[in-house]
Amino acid sequence: MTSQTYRPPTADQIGRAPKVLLHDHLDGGLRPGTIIELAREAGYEALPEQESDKLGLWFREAADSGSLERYLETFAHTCAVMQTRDALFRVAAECAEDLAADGVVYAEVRYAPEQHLESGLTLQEVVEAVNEGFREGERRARADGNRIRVGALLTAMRHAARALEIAELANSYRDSGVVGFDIAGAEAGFPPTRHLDAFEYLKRENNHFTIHAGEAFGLPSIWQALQWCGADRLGHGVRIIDDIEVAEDGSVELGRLAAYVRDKRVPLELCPSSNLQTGAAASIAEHPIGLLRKLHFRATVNTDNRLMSGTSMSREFELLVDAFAYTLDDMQWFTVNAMKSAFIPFDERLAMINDVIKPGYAELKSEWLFK
Ligand SMILES: O=c1[nH]cnc2c1ncn2[C@@H]1O[C@H](CO)[C@@H](O)[C@H]1O
Ligand SMILES: [Zn+2]
Repeated sequence: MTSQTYRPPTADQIGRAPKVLLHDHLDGGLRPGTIIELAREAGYEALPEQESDKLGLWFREAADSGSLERYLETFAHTCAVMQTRDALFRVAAECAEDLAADGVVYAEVRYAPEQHLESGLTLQEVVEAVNEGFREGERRARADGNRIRVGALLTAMRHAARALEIAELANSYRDSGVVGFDIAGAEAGFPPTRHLDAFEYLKRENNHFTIHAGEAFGLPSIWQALQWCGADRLGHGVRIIDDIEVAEDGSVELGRLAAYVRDKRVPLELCPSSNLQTGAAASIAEHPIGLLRKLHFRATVNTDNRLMSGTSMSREFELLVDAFAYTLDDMQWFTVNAMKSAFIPFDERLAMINDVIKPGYAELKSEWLFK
């Protein structure tokens, strides 16, 4: 055996490896047990199951329809129990704790404040409750020996008409826990240019945003998100594959848009398991992430909705390691890509890469020497 031998990272190493998460929905990551308790407290009676294992399974199955629209219907139950300050605080704290326990050192977690106003909270109260929850979760993680930093992204729903207001909200909290803005929801029929005023406002404010694009709808959505709206990153962006030709001899040709995305190092927030559920990819092995990584796109690995996909960052990496024989070096490459693409200041990103991520992987990569 030489040092060239392929040593797949073990599940234990994947778990301990420092990971960076840019695309995770707060309302798509609740613990099933928490949903049941919060529903009881709120008198919400429409939950499809009353036992946490069954409820977890229900979410995974209901989200597994092959359609983004049906996938999104499951969020009615999570949003229903996230309508008070205490509920938002709890969900945010548990989110930070769960991510930290999974080895995530930096996360940007998104949610749509406009979906949490049903019991009379103001938009500001929603943001403050979630921020306080994230701070609490960071503290609990630290007490457990895990380090994590969590920033919030405020999402506007693309079928609604509050994007400018939410963009202003994000801007007003930019120095207190909100690192950027996003739009989400059904993609077909709701092009990003509907919310151009919000994006233009954020650009004038020198603020950052990502746009869900190229998930359920293809290249025109990606093109609009980048060239009309000026997105810093693409939420999913997986359909950029439609602009890449692979010939029988293996040679690859990029169309103009794919070339632009790669040349400009546009970050792709890829979410493999989520894409299988919404029908954007047929299997992990066939997921475009394999080719995009080979072609050196700025690809990142993300969970999207841990509850609906029954996943975690470690699980996403385990699936990718199985499908593509990735090494710890590949994992580090995805992780550094994500950290480079985060919305926090450059000096902090650099310190995370040099002082947390690289030493973490160096430690893991040396373990085989001492076995
Ligand atoms: O993969 C996705 N594509 C588009 N929208 C999504 C996805 N996952 C979640 N949401 C939507 O974003 C809202 C705020 O977090 C969720 O309520 C859900 O409607
Ligand atoms: Zn998403």
